[in-house]
Amino acid sequence: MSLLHLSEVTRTVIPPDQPALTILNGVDLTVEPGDRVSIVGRSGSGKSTLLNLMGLLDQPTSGTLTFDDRPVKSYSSAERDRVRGARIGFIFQQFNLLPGRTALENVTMPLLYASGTQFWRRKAIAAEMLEQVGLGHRLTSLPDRLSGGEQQRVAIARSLVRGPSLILADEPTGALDLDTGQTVMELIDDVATRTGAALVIITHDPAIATRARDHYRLDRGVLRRADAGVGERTAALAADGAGASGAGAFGASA
Ligand SMILES: Nc1ncnc2c1ncn2[C@@H]1O[C@H](COP(=O)(O)OP(=O)(O)OP(=O)(O)O)[C@@H](O)[C@H]1O
Repeated sequence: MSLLHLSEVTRTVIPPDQPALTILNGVDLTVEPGDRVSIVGRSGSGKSTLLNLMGLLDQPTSGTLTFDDRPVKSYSSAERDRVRGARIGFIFQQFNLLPGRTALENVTMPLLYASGTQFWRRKAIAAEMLEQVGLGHRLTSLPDRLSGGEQQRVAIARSLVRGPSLILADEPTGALDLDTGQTVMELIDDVATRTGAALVIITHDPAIATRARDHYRLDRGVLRRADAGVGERTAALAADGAGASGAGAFGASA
């Protein structure tokens, strides 16, 4: 059973007064539970368009997109919203935290749409999640009192607080310096490993990408498997050297 599957997926748009533009062309991709996938592509190659499809925000023009082996086109729009809210976590370059709300309030927000225990225990769950990302001592801090790395940790906690099966990370370290970016990447991988979530990371940074297990390159809307090359071997060696059992696929940073 696959978590997410794209088969021969095409996405075409028709801009006003212009010919049709095919942004994605025959994309095939399977993401299984617990997978670590990287997708690298230049600006304009179709990364955001692909992310919007994987996040059930858009529909393919042709081809098949399934989530939990069910064609996404068979979901009602309310069902799609529910699946997206409960099963998919988005992490973006921009943290998009609500400025007047504390870290705890920001992370509690997605649980307002949950039901049962997740709803009733929302504050405790959000606090636990902030603890997991190393911010248990900053629950009442407002975003403008936090560093960029800390804000991204809050955003990660908010994305993962409902325990998604699929994490879609779009340039998650793009607004951070190199060291903070490495730490944040390890954190995302660590949380994904602990929860068994699949992680798809979209990046232009080969150093981040080569730490995944499955590598793809998107070139003018065409997705191809890519050889991870030296970077993957380096990451594997680093992980071996660290000797950390159960370490995530993105491994320890140098
Ligand atoms: N609704 C639309 N109408 C017209 N053109 C579009 C539309 N959506 C995307 N495009 C074009 O399709 C191409 C791919 O867009 P997309 O945003 O997916 O690229 P990207 O790889 O995410 O780029 P970047 O890294 O710069 O964000 C671009 O040339 C973009 O201008």
